[in-house]
Amino acid sequence: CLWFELRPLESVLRTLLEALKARDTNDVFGQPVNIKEVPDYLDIVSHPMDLSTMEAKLERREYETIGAFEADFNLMVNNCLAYNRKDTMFYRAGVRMREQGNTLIEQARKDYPDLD
Ligand SMILES: CC(=O)c1c[nH]c2ccccc12
Repeated sequence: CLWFELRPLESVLRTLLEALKARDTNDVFGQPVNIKEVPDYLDIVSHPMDLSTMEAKLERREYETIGAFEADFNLMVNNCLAYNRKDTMFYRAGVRMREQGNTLIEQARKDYPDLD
């Protein structure tokens, strides 16, 4: 439709974001880590990131390329792998999200090279 043609990047990133949310089956990445519940989180993670924050940035058109969106995705995953111990569900969810997200983002790059 017209909307997609006028703002192809926004449309591709929205589709990507929905696919990432669908894979976050334990809802580990859906919202910012609650600092009240996790008081030492900011001792380890200097730039928190999560899927709801990425969605807000998308709506505000803060991503100019697929690469910029990917940078926040990588930040979100690397924060998770830095904070959580390897023997936790959260850490495993981070590894799985990294694998599945990279596949989705690389495919979007191939399908829409002019948006990167
Ligand atoms: C994404 C992530 O690291 C977390 C998501 N929910 C959490 C709850 C406690 C500690 C870490 C987390």
